[in-house]
Amino acid sequence: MNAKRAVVCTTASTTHAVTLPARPEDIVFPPEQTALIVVDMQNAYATPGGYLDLAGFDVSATRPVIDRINIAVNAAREAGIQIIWFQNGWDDNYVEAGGPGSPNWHKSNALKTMRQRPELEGTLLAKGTWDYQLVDQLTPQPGDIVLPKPRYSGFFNTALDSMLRSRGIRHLVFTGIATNVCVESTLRDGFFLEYFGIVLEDATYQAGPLFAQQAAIFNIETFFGWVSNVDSFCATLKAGQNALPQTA
Ligand SMILES: NC(=O)N/C=C\C(=O)O
Repeated sequence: MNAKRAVVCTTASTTHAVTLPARPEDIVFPPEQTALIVVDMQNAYATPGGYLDLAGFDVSATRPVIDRINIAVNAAREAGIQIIWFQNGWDDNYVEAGGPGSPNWHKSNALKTMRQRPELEGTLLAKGTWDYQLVDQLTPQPGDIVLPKPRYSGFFNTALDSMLRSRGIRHLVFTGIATNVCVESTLRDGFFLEYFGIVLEDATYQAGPLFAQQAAIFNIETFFGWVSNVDSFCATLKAGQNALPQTA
């Protein structure tokens, strides 16, 4: 039996709040004050032949993650939760990537791969390319927000914070790739900005070995947020909808 009390955001109206089974303890959130964030589900990160694959990372097990994300997105949309799709990358001249004066220029494995293989120049993570596009299986709908971002954290040099605050959103549910890079970076920045971050772990995948996933999940569960899964998320939203007063 889980004797821990659920975490409730005390400034939020909890009229229609739901309680999600999560680690290290259950967490309460009102769907109307929540966004589901799909991080960088682009060919670059989830498709063979995309950037991560070309840079030597294993993307062969990402298909189930795509399917889990679709299930979470559909359930969230039905519950009135705002869907936000991140798209990572830069202009086709890579000005937004920063030049040698930027640590990003030195650390980005996409930029490094293109420097090692000049025939790939212009093809990785550049806006307008196949690599930059969201995977075919995931399609934003009207009312969703598609947010281009130039760095790992979705809060950096984007309008994310003001878009969330203007909608009264305090709770962020994360899916996408990579758990240990852009998911964790954004969740951490959100923590410092007073957002409650939850990761649906079976709808995420790491860049690197399995221990990278395990370490990211450990960090989030222990220091920065909460960890749950897609089935619990869907069941929780469904129970919340069934509990709403029925209109004639
Ligand atoms: N979307 C991500 O987590 N990206 C990770 C690495 C990169 O973009 O180079």
